[in-house]
Amino acid sequence: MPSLPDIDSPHTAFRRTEKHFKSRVVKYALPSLRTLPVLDLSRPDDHEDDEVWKAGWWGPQDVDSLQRLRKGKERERGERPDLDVGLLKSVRQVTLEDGDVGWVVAPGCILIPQYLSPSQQLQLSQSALEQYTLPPNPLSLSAHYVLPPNLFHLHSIDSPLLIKPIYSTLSEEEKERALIAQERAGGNRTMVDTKPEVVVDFEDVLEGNRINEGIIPSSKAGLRTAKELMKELRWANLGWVYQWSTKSYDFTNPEPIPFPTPLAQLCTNIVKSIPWSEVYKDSKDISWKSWKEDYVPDTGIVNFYQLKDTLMGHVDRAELDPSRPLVSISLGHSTIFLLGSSTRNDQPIPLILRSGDILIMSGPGRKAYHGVPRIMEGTLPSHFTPSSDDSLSMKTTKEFLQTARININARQVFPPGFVRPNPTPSPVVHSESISTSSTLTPTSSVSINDMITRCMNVSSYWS
Ligand SMILES: O=C(O)CCC(=O)C(=O)O
Ligand SMILES: [Fe+2]
Repeated sequence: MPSLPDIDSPHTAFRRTEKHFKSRVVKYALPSLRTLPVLDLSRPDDHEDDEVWKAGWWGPQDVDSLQRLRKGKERERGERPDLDVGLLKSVRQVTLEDGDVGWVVAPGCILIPQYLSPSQQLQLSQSALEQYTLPPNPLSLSAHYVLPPNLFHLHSIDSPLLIKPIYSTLSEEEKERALIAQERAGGNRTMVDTKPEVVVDFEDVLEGNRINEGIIPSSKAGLRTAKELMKELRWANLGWVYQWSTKSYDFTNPEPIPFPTPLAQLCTNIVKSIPWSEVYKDSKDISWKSWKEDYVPDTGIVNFYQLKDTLMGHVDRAELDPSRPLVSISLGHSTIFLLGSSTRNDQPIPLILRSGDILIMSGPGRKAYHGVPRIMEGTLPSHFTPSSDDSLSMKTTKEFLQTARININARQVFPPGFVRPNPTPSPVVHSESISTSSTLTPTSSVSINDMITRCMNVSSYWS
């Protein structure tokens, strides 16, 4: 796959900004929110209610003041400044149909601060951990461990059961082949990218599906308890199965795994309540016109971030309609989210996303590089504090979030009316567990050529 010329350069504005927020060079110091101003639209009016301020993110940044003011791990809270005027000028407020306030933070990108109530945040976090991690949904761990079907439950009861790595179950010959393949792949977590203008059609994706070798079981994985594995969990896949090695969905299965209905309902309500004509008022783009009627999320990635985890800048390009809204939900700890343009050379806007915030990326915004360089330690809202009334599952959810952030992002892979050219059965992972119920109800027929001109690119991401 061709690489973008700037992909590994540490010198692009995007990479420099990522580096700034990732930095943990000075002990107890948090990266400055002043030298690179952040857009902080979901902050509470009163700083006493603001976890970001309480955790010391607005503290002094120069090393001398830090040394003077910080004893042990105690953080100086500093003074919370007014919202950054320069950044505020670059955003526009819109009113949603349900009365909520949204902000157009970049072309096609809308941030809805605090859309979810504390109880909705808790419920969705619990679903993400308890239900979305159930089979047949693939997990980041599935390729490496012989997973029990109820990982979260085993974690909640503190089960001593030891879960085996897949590598240990291979024959000597298979182990050797896995090691060679690992070597060839250059390790497990390298970034691969395609040029933004590379267009891949449905048939190409199917061909990619046929040659996909899947993820190689890691030789470094050891025996783990469910509790230990939950800390290593990075993502769960909903709907169409994303193949990280080819950066495309597996379309050899006739249907996706059914997408959770309450989540689909939530995302559809959000898309329906956005005043799209307002959002696109300065644009000739008219792709938004049907979204209120025909947006139906069928696929999603649930990201589980531990405090030190990051997600490198990328563009999600594997969906067949490249402009449909992607609805992204933040839960648990706040994060710095970088929102750039279609090139890494432009300076991205750092946004603070808090628990309950929704970010929608659509149209030109779907081509924007974005990433998560920092989970903001100390920023978990108080409603995530375990209480004696909690069920075991809620208690475990809240405990998990003490060191974590969850992001759920929902996408629509197939636009309405897309007719698949003869799905080709082939040897594919997960095929045996996929439900046959249909979620696709084409309303009108769109030819493959039409679809190709609507274009799709193979996505960049982690392999
Ligand atoms: O965690 C987030 O807010 C963003 C996740 C993301 O960009 C993705 O999963 O593609
Ligand atoms: Fe993304």
